[in-house]
Amino acid sequence: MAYTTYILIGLLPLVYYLLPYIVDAKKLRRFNAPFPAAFSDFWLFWQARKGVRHFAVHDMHKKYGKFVRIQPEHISVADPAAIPIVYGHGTGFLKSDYYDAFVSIQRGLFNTRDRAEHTRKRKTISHVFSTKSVLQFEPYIHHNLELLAKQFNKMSDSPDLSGSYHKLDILHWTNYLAFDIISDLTFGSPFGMLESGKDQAFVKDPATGKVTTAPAIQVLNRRGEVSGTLGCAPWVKQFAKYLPDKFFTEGVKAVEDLAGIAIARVSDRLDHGIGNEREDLLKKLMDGRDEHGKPLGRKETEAEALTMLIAGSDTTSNTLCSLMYWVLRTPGVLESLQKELDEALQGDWSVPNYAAIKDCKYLRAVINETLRIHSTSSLGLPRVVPPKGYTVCGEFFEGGTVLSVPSYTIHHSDEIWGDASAFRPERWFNLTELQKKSFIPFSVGPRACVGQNVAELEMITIVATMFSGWDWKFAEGEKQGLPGAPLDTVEGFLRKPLGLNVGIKRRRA
Ligand code: HEM
Repeated sequence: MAYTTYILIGLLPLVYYLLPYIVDAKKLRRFNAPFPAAFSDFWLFWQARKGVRHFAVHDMHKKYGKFVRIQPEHISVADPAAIPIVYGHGTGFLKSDYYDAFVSIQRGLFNTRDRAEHTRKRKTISHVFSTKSVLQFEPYIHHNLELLAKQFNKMSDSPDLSGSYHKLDILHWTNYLAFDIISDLTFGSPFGMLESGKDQAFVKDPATGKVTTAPAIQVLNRRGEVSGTLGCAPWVKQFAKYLPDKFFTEGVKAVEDLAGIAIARVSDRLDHGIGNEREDLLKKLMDGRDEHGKPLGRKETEAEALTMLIAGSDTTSNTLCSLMYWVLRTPGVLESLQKELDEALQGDWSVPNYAAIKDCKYLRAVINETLRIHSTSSLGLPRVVPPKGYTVCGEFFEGGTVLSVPSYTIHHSDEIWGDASAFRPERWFNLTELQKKSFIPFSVGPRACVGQNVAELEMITIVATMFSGWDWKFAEGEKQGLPGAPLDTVEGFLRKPLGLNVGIKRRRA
């Protein structure tokens, strides 16, 4: 080959990345970008691969202000005024191709991008999460909390820290609890993690009937991390299993394993009738009908059951673990929480019913303040500007541009919250209108969290149980207990704590 041919081949990537930048069809060159985000998806892809996407985007907003170009066609807008436009009803913004990386089995409620298809699914499924339906789930949540209480008591009986506390990693236990609850609700029985004290889910191969085990929590973590990274460059997904990085090969395997868990568990119910008498989430999914009276098909039921397992497990457990961190590190919060719970429960030491604690205002304020300061959904959820284009915060964006509003940055803005880095539950008794509009842990609009009622029911009963029955402290020698030490986190699709060692002790003899 002549040298000129080599030179031309060598120039190809340059043309591929530079030409769109120079042509600037969507007129985005006016926005600042960290290098090389204006030319390539690599910058965001790399931040996601490192598990620090929301921090990196937050830093860029501190440097460049309200608008930051984080991908060639993607602008992050750190302004609460953008929330109702980018996510609200009636503006026509749809989910971007970021969500293609999350598809397995088939598209579910979470990763469906087509508006009509999403509306059909959401109509069929949303009845599952009405306030009335959700209250029917309480006995299943209660049952799992009783198992947790048993384990907490067992641990408390063998103290190994000063002051008669017992040391445990609370993240393990919030994970076991949240996974067992969602499995109980979705598949008719818990994974059994609370009983065994292990990240272990039994999985039956529907073809052979062979039972194996899988570490469901680990699998879900890997799946979130790899999908959240591949979503920044969805075309890489097809090559991901060949990449020389275990992160991708193990992540792709995790996607398959997780789908296998859902398929096998749905099969127990649909093919063998196990648990058919229960009023749980799967029963309600099976009973759901669209406007033509059509139920979900088999594959669709599997996909939606998988969606619930993914969306309804570590969202809750991550939030609960970070709640423990903030309660323990903020003087006075544990005492105020326990005082309110003691008054509501009047000396009843059993796992509380929702009815007994639903009016506990401080408890709700602690949960909301955690959802603000930790925001397990921290990244800006990407949406595509409709074809006619849209003006957002004074700037016009061409159709097809991707916009996102970074939740972490909005939840940590001093302009909005005054003292954003302080954990101050009291702020929830006196919120400004701007603060109310800027609180988006469940997102807003047509794609907001459909499971918010379940999440709130779970968190209220779990937090009330944990803090009414036991005393807590940071485990001695743990970094997190030191003044100003952060809770270490990693981000996949969600922002997840890496663990938290604490001490537990019964509050009654
Ligand atoms: C603390 C707990 C939770 C938080 C912070 C949370 C947050 C969110 C957020 C931010 C979204 C929007 C995602 C996006 O647009 O990409 C979402 C969607 C969703 N959530 Fe949750 N979630 C929680 C618990 C749950 C639970 C318990 C369930 C089910 C049992 C659930 C089911 C879903 C589903 C199915 C969607 C997709 C909805 C759609 O696109 O129509 N979530 N959640």
